[in-house]
Amino acid sequence: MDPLDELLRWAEPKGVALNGIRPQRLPGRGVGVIATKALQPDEVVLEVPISCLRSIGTVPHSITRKLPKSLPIHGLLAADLALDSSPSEIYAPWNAVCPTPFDLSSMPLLWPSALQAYLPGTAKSILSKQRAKFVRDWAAVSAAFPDLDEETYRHAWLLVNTRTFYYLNPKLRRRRKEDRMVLQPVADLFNHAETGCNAAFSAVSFVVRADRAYEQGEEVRICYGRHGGDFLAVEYGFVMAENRWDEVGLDEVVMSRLSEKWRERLEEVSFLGGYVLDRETVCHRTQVALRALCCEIREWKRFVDGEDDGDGSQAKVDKLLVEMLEAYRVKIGEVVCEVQGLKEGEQEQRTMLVERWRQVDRLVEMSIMRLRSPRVENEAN
Ligand SMILES: C[S@@+](CC[C@H](N)C(=O)[O-])C[C@H]1O[C@@H](n2cnc3c(N)ncnc32)[C@H](O)[C@@H]1O
Repeated sequence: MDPLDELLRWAEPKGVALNGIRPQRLPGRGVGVIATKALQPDEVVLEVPISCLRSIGTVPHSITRKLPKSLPIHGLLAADLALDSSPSEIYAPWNAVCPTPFDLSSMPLLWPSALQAYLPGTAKSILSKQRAKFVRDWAAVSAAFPDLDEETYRHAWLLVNTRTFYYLNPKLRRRRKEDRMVLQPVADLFNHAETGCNAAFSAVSFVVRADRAYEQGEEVRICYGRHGGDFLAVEYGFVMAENRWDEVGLDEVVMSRLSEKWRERLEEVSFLGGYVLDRETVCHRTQVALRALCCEIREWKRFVDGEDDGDGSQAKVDKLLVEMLEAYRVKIGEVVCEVQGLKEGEQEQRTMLVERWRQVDRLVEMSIMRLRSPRVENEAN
């Protein structure tokens, strides 16, 4: 029997109820969920009872008693999956449809370091935090279970990373925010979209409702959050062709232009780093840093203190930013060429990296066009 059918057969007596949807393998997206009939807006398409959740409460005592209480739920659930100490019939049909190590090879944590080095700056910093968390969890788990190998644990850890849902009940309220994570069967098969179905926990179950009408055969997705492309790439291992929440980190563009003195000043006023542009705006932090580069210090200070709205300096700030972004586009072009010439890693990993840089480039290009357009109007006047 198809493992997906077995999963549904296993889940049904547990109260998992599907209405007008079914999981299906989709090219380039692993397993996803498709509509098996026309769906109406707000129609309930999936219900998963709370009793099906895999949470801190379902990790066997034989595992929890050996691990430090400080170990986050992420590390604990990963230990549970990796050690697989539950009787095989409990979770076997669920485990059978989980991504294999090959499926997870798109996760940058698994890429060779030579390829990781080519990630955009924001993605690199997300990856470095993720790696630190993994190293911390693995240190605790390997000390308690010396026979467990790192690869198996890393695979389980990444499954947890890409498949958990935020869940809060009175018991979990006492725990840290990052510990309110649960795994749930079938619901973990929904892929991500920039807007998707409404998904929420009630007192008794997790309920997914259609956010709009769906035609039979259409993929039904949920939104994992308003995540930019670097976050999706590192935390979930994929890039999306269109993403209205995408943003580009500008730290590598701006920081290299700042003198030591200006870095200190910006640090003092808590404006050093974290520079971002999205589809519509260049963030205020960037506006502050750019004024450090092209305004008199008194003018900069007035802007920082909110005494000057910045209108008077906006034209020169925009001009400088356009020049910096154009230089960045040249660098992006070089990075893409270098990645295409690399031998390290898998072809799919290199393709994903190139695709991410092309998205960054498109966003930067859009910003240049937007920044230029008011000046063209002004010149015409
Ligand atoms: C919660 S799981 C969804 C089910 C998953 N596709 C599977 O095969 O089990 C999250 C993973 O699905 C994949 N995914 C989710 N949304 C995607 C999308 N829009 N495009 C490509 N892959 C996606 C990514 O590999 C992600 O880590």
